[in-house]
Amino acid sequence: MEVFPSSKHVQAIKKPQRIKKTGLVVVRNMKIIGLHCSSSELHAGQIAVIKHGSRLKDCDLYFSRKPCSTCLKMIVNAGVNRISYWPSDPEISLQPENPSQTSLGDARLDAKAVERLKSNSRAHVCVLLQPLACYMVQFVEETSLKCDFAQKITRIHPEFQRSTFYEYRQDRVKEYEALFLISSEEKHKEILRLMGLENLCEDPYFVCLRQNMKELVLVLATVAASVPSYSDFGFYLSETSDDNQQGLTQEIAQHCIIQARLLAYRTEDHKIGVGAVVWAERKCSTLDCDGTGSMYFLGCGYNAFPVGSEYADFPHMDDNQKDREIRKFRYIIHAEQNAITFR
Ligand SMILES: Nc1ccn([C@@H]2O[C@H](COP(=O)(O)OP(=O)(O)OP(=O)(O)O)[C@@H](O)[C@H]2O)c(=O)n1
Repeated sequence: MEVFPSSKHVQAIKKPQRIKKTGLVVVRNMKIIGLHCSSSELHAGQIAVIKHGSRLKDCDLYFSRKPCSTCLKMIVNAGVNRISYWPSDPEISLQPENPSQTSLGDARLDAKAVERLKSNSRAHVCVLLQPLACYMVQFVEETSLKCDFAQKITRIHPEFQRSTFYEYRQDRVKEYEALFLISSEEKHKEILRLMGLENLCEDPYFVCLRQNMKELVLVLATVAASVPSYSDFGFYLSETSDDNQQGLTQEIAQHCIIQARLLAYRTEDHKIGVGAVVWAERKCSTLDCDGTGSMYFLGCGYNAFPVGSEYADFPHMDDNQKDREIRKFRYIIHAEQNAITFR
């Protein structure tokens, strides 16, 4: 969500560099109930408090950066269960590049306050980083090359080959590494120490941490490369005659398809993974103050058997297989059906 395309209106507003754009996923009972991103006016945590209020109680929050003390105190106060964050430069940047002494000093004070809030609150505040399953990178690479969008481009433009895909991926890797990693290992260690993660600064933990972060960035870049901006390939856009409305841009459509493709990896269908994200467009003339502009999130899901079922409770046979009784279609729930019930 951190890379959700900003509207032109927001791009025009010059933001202070020390506050980094931050993405946030709100999860309740294992279901994604909110996808948010900070704006020039509000931080991601503040948007979640405004949007969900007391419904944040017992939710799990996943931040693309460690939240600042203002956001943390509010979300802790709302009674959240767990707050996970990506262990790179936090929301109030601690990067010592061209700092004005005061703002870096403030950022350090804020990091201290965050630590204090973290150790004195009921909510569990922890690092968001799952090492990837073995062969995940290769699996995502193969499935991305075979995805409908990339295949369609290849059919119509045979010059779009593996090598073109890898060029796109390399561009995305560079873009995401600049956002989600800290190039210098020393700077990264310094930031981890300031964030209270000194345990991770020693090897082999530090090397593993950076390796895991790089692999996750690679997976994200691979999925993004499967929906490239190539030739005239794009997505259907509804016309909007109202000048005050942002409308759905190609960038937003592309971003949402990447989200859907990521969700598809959670499928319970052995053969085909499908993801769906439902966003709606606000019809009022004033833009909302969150980072998703005129778009608001309704739900997301992936194809799966009814919630709570165990492996092998239901048949997995497809349409081509003979025995009608043991076909999956009576049991599996489509991605878009699940999206409206947030699964
Ligand atoms: N709009 C759709 C269509 C299909 N699916 C999912 O995609 C998978 C394949 O669907 P379908 O082609 O209808 O199933 P079969 O022909 O039975 O099987 P397969 O295509 O896997 O051979 C199923 O898990 C189904 O829930 C979905 O999530 N949303």
